[in-house]
Amino acid sequence: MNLFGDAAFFDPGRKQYKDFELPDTELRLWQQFFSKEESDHYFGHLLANSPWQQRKRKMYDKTVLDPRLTAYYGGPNGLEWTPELLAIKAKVEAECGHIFNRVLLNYYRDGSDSVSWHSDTLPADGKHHHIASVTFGDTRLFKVRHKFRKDITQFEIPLTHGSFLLMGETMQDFYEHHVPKTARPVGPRINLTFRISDFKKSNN
Ligand SMILES: O=C(O)CCC(=O)C(=O)O
Ligand SMILES: [Fe+2]
Repeated sequence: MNLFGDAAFFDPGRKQYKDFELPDTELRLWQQFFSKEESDHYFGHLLANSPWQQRKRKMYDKTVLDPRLTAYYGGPNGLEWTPELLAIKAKVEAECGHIFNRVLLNYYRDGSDSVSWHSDTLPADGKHHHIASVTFGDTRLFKVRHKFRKDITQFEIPLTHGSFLLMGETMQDFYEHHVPKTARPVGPRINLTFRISDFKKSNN
């Protein structure tokens, strides 16, 4: 007889995610949303097979290189979706109920790669949508601060291998985020942000 029953292995009542109770938006985190095996597989695959580029940005009169590598898929200007990216997208969509049509991959080679404080840019259809953020590789801190309310203290979320962070539609209006450089010896990390833009017009 199995004393533990099936409940030890599958408990449908168990909450699989954590909701950060934030003013003005929703933010939900699933740890180990992808299993260790899936995460190792996707990390290795994406690292080896993405056409990584270091983008240049104009800052006043200077051109500066982004402190990370990127690859962009979907939409009229993005790369063609790969089977792996479609599989990751499908798993995220099945959980959260939103359908995404773009993905930006960021590759942080080590602790000196980072992304500075920002809110994600307004999509071409003129409104913000949910954004699904998936991490494979080493853990980095995702810092969050409110844009207008100084009484809300800045906080940080360690985004671990296989985690899934869902940002609500109003997150970019009210909050900024940032992945700081770190002196800790950290390995490479890949982050994928699934986005929605111009969905009705381009439908791809
Ligand atoms: O790497 C991350 O967790 C965040 C990336 C990000 O903020 C972005 O690509 O806009
Ligand atoms: Fe961002």
